[in-house]
Amino acid sequence: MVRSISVPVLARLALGGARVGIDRVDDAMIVLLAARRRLVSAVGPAKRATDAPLRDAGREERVHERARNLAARLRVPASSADHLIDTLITDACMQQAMHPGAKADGAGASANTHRQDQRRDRLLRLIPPPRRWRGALSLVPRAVLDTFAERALSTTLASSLQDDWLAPVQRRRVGIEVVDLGLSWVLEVDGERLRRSRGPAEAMVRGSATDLLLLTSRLEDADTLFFQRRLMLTGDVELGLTVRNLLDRLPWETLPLGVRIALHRAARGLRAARDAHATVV
Ligand SMILES: O=C(O)C(=O)C[C@]1(C(=O)O)C=C[C@@H](O)C=C1
Repeated sequence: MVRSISVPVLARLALGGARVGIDRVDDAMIVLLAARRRLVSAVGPAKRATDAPLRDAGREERVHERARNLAARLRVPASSADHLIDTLITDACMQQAMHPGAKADGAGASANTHRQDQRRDRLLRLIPPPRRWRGALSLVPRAVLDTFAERALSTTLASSLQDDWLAPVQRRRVGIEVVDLGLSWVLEVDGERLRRSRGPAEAMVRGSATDLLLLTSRLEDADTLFFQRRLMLTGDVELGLTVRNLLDRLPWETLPLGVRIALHRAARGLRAARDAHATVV
């Protein structure tokens, strides 16, 4: 008589098998971390000999960017790649800042890091959350804000406009609402130009200043932000989905490096400030 194996038993076997695989991958990561640390230990003396600073923002940016590009090809969320690289860079900095005789990852080092984190969080909490900027923004003439937004978006999207990336939304009115700042614009792609439209939006992308900046700077991907409902789409569903797909595929690498670095710094600063505010109990 053939006895069939029950579904829970099969599921338990599958779970066990997957966990063995996960353990192997985790082991491989630690081996890779050890290899990275060996290379970093060669970087420290070379930087000291040339009087180069410990932190190199341009290099860190390139490290993040390489990781994000690879992550995009493997369908790994950009935010996960960013967190991983942040951890690796923090580890490299701790490793280089340590006294040569100190034990790696010793309790002293983590207590120090904790104190540094607390100090950094206190400073970050001095940055008011974007919703508190509303008062100051209301003093700026609306025409100035409109021109600024139009120019900033035109610059960010310049190469996409030239390369016809935005053809699917030609002549469609798409709105952007920065909820916490109480600002919104309706925009229209007109040939190779992006211009403000006076008509009502056919589809609207809504989000906080921080989340919209995280999207623009590619620190977080559209899929994650929409899935977590940190960004919302309203209005024409088909147009909304087209906009969402375009946001995911925009050729970010064609932006000038300076603009990318500025966007990353601003987005990281706002995200860190938001996290620091959120940790207050
Ligand atoms: O390349 C270096 O100079 C390093 O110290 C390594 C590293 C990294 O972890 O990738 C760490 C800190 C620097 O700011 C830049 C990069």
